[in-house]
Amino acid sequence: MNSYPIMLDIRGKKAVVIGGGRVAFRKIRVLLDAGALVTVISPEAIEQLAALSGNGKLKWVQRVFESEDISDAFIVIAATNDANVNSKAAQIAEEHQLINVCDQPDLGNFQLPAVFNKGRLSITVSTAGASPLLARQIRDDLAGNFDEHYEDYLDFLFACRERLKLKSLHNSRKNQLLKQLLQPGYRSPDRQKEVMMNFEAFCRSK
Ligand SMILES: C[C@@]1(CC(=O)O)C2=NC(=C\c3[nH]c(c(CCC(=O)O)c3CC(=O)O)Cc3[nH]c(c(CC(=O)O)c3CCC(=O)O)/C=C3\N/C(=C\2)[C@@H](CCC(=O)O)[C@]3(C)CC(=O)O)/[C@H]1CCC(=O)O
Ligand SMILES: NC(=O)c1ccc[n+]([C@@H]2O[C@H](COP(=O)([O-])OP(=O)(O)OC[C@H]3O[C@@H](n4cnc5c(N)ncnc54)[C@H](O)[C@@H]3O)[C@@H](O)[C@H]2O)c1
Repeated sequence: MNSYPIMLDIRGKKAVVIGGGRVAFRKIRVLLDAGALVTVISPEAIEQLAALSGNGKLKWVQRVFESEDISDAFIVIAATNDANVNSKAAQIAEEHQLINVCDQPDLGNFQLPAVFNKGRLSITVSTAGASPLLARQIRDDLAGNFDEHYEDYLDFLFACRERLKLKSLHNSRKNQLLKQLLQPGYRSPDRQKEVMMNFEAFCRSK
């Protein structure tokens, strides 16, 4: 059976990460990039993680995990090097909480994909635990196709789509225009500027 793939909005949500090693750090960076409020529970932490705590980017509770630590968490990542601690976290987690267990994925209810972000573009690759290294390799291969221009191009597409939504045009015409914007010519910044400045004319174009 397939996993259910979603893009989760975790801005301002409490994320508790148990463990302060390399694996915890990798997952914490993705949580912070997504705007989560991160608390790390770990007696020790690698330098980069301690630095994030020093800069106030996250809260580091410097001790071993206790059951109450995850009671109000929206999302939990169990990333210690002690399998018993990780499975205890999975046991305590409530049915409605999101939990990832980094050494025993079946005990949790979600896994992390390899991620590439460029502005509004996200590429995520999962092999469902078969080969995280292949997931990373496929992610890197795909990411190579999207240079920095895509960030602006996607912002442009977003702005056009928002404007089109407000227009009283037939849906089939809106779709036609949205498809037109995918033609390679529109990746040029000059062409994008032109469309934004003469949007009415673009809407009438053939
Ligand atoms: C994609 C990525 C995202 C991320 O973690 O951010 C990710 N693992 C990454 C790297 C990586 N992981 C491992 C190695 C060492 C080489 C190797 O063993 O292959 C490396 C390479 C490295 O570390 O350099 C070992 C490993 N991983 C898991 C176990 C336990 C097990 O399989 O039972 C063990 C054995 C631990 C042990 O030996 O004890 C489990 C999981 N790892 C997943 C995700 C989920 C499945 C994703 C998928 O299959 O697509 C899943 C199921 C759960 C989860 O963690 O969510 C990230 C790469 C992205 C990036 O680099 O940007
Ligand atoms: N899913 C993945 O992507 C992936 C990849 C590689 C390894 N792993 C697994 O993840 C585990 C962690 O890897 P690592 O390289 O970060 O290990 P690590 O040894 O560098 O870090 C482990 C951390 O857990 C903390 N810790 C230990 N006991 C604790 C407790 N009772 N409460 C709170 N924190 C505690 C330690 O202080 C340390 O900071 C490995 O043992 C391995 O099984 C998972």
